[in-house]
Amino acid sequence: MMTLLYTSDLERGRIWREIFADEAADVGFADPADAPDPATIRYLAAWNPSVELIATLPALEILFSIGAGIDQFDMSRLPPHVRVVRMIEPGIAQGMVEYVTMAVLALHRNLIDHGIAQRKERWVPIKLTPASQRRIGVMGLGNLGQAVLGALRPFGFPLSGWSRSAHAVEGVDCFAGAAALPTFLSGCDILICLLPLTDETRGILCRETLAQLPRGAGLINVGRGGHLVEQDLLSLLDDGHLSGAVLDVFDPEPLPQGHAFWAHPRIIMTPHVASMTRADSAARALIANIRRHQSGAPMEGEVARDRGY
Ligand SMILES: O=C(O)C(=O)CO
Repeated sequence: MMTLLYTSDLERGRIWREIFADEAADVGFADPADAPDPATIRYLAAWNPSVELIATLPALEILFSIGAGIDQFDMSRLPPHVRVVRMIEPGIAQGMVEYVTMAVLALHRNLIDHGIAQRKERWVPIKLTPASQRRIGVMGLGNLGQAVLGALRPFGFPLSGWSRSAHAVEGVDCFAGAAALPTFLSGCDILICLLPLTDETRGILCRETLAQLPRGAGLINVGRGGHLVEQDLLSLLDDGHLSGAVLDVFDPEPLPQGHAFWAHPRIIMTPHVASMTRADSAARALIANIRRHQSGAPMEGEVARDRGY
């Protein structure tokens, strides 16, 4: 018997257990309360497993992240032979598409300025900018970046994308690598960060990069709080270079009481809810990956551990 040990949210675990029983009965589904025999545990599905837990799993082959990100894992404490897989499932993409579309339209339709005027009881119509004149740029062209670009296309925004390695996305002006970053940034009226958090991308949203956006640009950060240098954003908002930001992720989370973001008139904040793993579709994505692994096929979302994504 091979076992998948699941160590996350109980409600999702209940749904996963049923789906595994119906659709993958050969893979034993266990949570810690089942006290499975460690020698049978080949798969671990977890958000942030402790080093102590990993040390008790001699047969562990694959660590499946419950979420899209894997930056919460301490790779240096994970045995080198253990493979790491991100969660790629349609529920996460759907949630991200909804959130980013909402945020883009909020910035595009001047919701921040209208909110400021509303709180002052001022009637201030703002002339509309056609979508064809609002350039949107996405940093990170993986599964989520591409889903977001696909959803924004029908509005008629000119779209561009930037990533570390070259990508081709239909209808999107794609840029790759550090040398192309300034050109990409100078053409983004709204910048969306959907990058993985790695040593290379930590702090990438800083004064140097954000100042290259056109004056009046807006920022949407749905990557990780660690991408953003908070003081740089605040000073660019306060000096008017940036007109607004929609932030879903912070470092640390929860954002501490009294932090300048909470009450900033040009920041719309949400508490890391842009997207969440959907239980049923994620269970099926995980089973599909286990099947790929069993047949020797490449798994969807496997991480190059040395690269960090
Ligand atoms: O899936 C992820 O990585 C998340 O951030 C969950 O909210």
